[in-house]
Amino acid sequence: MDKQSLSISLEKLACQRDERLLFTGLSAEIQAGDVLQIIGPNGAGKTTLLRCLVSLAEPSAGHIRFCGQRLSKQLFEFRRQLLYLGHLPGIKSALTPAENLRWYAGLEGDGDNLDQRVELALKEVGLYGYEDQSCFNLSAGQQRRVALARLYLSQAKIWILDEPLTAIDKAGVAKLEQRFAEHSEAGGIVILTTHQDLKLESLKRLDLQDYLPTAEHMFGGVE
Ligand SMILES: Nc1ncnc2c1ncn2[C@@H]1O[C@H](COP(=O)(O)OP(=O)(O)OP(=O)(O)O)[C@@H](O)[C@H]1O
Repeated sequence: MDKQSLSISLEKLACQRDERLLFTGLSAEIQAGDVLQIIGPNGAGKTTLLRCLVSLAEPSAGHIRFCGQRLSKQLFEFRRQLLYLGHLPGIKSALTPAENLRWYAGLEGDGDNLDQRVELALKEVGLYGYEDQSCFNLSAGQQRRVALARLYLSQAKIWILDEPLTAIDKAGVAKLEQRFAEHSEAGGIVILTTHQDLKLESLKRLDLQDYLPTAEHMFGGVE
């Protein structure tokens, strides 16, 4: 699959949690080179949408397509190209930053020049010097940086990132924006949630408030 053909289509998606409809009729096209920020107030369903995108949850209506095919039929290929960072840093606190990154790279089956690449990734996120400390001893922002170091290590083309900037300082946010730009310029896709105002020129925004259910949806059933 060449990188030009990379695309994710959302077709009339609706999502609910515990019988409550969060959004409905959401359609969007995401293509190679896009950086898409999902916005909306607390509880609007941003995390729920990302969980649907990575197949950890099911939409209650509509479809997701990956490169033109139903996502459910392309899961293996999609996951091969996916880097998903959830709400929590998702690191093992008993391990060091370097050990965590080596473990993740092992999951991707990507062991070439690993020690050198891990060292570089840790430098990029400002954790060089902490690489042999247990993550348990790191601050919240430093633990998040361990997870974010994967953005400098992974070969995945599709990045789906839930609140990646939480606990990250101003300089760190600027550096990550630069990383998102590099990834999109290289033909990747970045889909993220954050309450921060990003300054990326190429940024697209998808506001879940534009897809709030109407009274008809709530009481007349969802199409
Ligand atoms: N574990 C859960 N069990 C049941 N309902 C949940 C759960 N987590 C969230 N919800 C409900 O789903 C709705 C959407 O939550 P979600 O986490 O997707 O929102 P969000 O837009 O990501 O919010 P935030 O900006 O606060 O992170 C919330 O209004 C909440 O009521």
